[in-house]
Amino acid sequence: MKLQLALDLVNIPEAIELVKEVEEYIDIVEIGTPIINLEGLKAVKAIKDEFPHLEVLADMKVIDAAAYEVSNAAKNGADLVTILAQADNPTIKAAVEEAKKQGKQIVVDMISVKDVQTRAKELDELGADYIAVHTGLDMQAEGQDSFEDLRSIKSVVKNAKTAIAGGIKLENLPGVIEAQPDLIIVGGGIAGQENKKEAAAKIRQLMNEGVNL
Ligand SMILES: O=C(CO)[C@H](O)[C@H](O)COP(=O)(O)O
Repeated sequence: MKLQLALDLVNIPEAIELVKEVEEYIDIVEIGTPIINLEGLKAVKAIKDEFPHLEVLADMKVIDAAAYEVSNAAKNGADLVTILAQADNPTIKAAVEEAKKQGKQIVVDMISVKDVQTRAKELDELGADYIAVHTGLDMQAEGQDSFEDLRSIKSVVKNAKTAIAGGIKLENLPGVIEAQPDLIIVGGGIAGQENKKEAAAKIRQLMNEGVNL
């Protein structure tokens, strides 16, 4: 089970400082969509150059022109790239093919998908590396989460790894670990905490203990 730190509301220097604080506890650094919108793919390159031992995910949330977008992210150091589950199947296929060509991985983001089981099955057949259930920041504010969706997709996905994102923090982590996703994505649960290092350490510890049960 891997831990991904999602960086959303920071610029490049702040992102580097944050990762330095917690790098020993995380596997993947996500350069969130807001940072890519603000700084461009140079944010991905800056983090990969500074932390070559960590995997870097570009949260591009691709919806079209997938081969081009994935190739650009890869050229800038991304190990993983996100595409939206609502993208057309040929777009998903193009992303998967381009990622394979570049030795990278595709994470399909299920944000806003209503019938998660049906779409997860299709995405699995299309060759997604990861399928991630996700409650975005705006729907978290409406009191939603993706915990049920994770259980739901896990029962149909055969090849892809599963991931979960959206409002995960120490307090709700045990329920997430119990559902055994391959990847847990935490943004505010680390980046928004007063003591980020302590939050990351505790999350890692719980994940390790859970895995060893
Ligand atoms: O992709 C995102 C928003 O679209 C976030 O990176 C993701 O939701 C994780 O952040 P948090 O743990 O703060 O919810």
